[in-house]
Amino acid sequence: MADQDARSGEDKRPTEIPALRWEEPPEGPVLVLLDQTRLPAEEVELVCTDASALVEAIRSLAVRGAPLLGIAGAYGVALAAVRGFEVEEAAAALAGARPTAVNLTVGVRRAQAAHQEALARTGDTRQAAAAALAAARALHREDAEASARMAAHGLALLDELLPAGGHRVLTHCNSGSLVSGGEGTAFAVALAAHRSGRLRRLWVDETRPLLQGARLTAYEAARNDMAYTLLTDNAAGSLFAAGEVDAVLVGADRIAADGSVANKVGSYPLAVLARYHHVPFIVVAPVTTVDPDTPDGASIEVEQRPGYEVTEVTAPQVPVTGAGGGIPVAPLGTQAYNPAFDVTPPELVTAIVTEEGAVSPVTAAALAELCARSRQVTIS
Ligand SMILES: CSC[C@@H](O)[C@@H](O)C(=O)COP(=O)(O)O
Repeated sequence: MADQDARSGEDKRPTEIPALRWEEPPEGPVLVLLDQTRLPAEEVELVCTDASALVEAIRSLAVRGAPLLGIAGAYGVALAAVRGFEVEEAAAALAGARPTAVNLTVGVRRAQAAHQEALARTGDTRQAAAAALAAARALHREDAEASARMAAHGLALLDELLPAGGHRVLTHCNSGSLVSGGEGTAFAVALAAHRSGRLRRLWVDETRPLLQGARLTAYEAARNDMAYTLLTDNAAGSLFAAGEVDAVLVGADRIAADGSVANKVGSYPLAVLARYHHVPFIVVAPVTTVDPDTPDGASIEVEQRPGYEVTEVTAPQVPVTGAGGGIPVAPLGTQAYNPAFDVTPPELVTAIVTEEGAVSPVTAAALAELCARSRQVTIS
């Protein structure tokens, strides 16, 4: 069950309202989400008291972004366990809520494994629930640490690739504190550049159809006083042609063993543009986003979203009329192609930056070597 709590958020910066937190009120533990579907209009908290509410929040994108999905999934397993629900069933529902971001499955499996191990060892459901919660908390903490390390590695790489400084960076979708236990992935690198005086401009793709760039990245950039400019996705080409982009920074939802990168739809065209214009295309993601069990880009399952996300526009506080709850912008009955992600082949990726360092050029061997250094993922 989910309750919505529209607290007055006027004075609060997003970093003060975490994207997700675990709370233990007298009525029982809950997972509190900042409802990202309502941003930037209002900061509304969504209180999940069971895993099925969380599954719905994941599907509706109230909680989203690969690393945060992993953290949410782990807490979801813990929530099922502490509230006495069927844990294996909850874990399966959570892991299946969205297919592309591998972090979701990784997070769910981690809490589930901790639960199973403690249950087998102690036979005590309360201890097993505590183990699942501890695993979720550990993942949450580790993600914040990974975020800070990615930012440092990413900024060092930018300085190396763009020695002149005054970086003008283009980003797509949202990859900041709203997707992370810390300050994010790609956005965290831009933020580090901003804090060190090296960010001249953050170009923010609006990211049709759900506007994660306009609604969320611009929101985070404004709250951090960054120099940013919003553009429609199809304006990116003219920006490259004008020589206004020094680097592209994006996150990832799944990186196959060969280095193919699934990220928000629209990333691949940016990689093509970047190659044509000799601009580095840099992917920033924690090692948990690398999936050794997915051999290549063709093996990545790309989530297909409902057509009404394309044929209607929705925005927080806009009155709704269409079948999907939005205002129609196409004739009724229009079919839409609406993949949530696309896949960029490794040869178009200049570097993959993780908390363990950067891989460049992106090859299966280099990626395997980097992942082997991490305690979280090992590619055999
Ligand atoms: C850490 S950010 C990487 C990706 O998760 C992000 O770019 C993205 O594509 C998110 O998609 P979303 O559909 O909003 O969950």
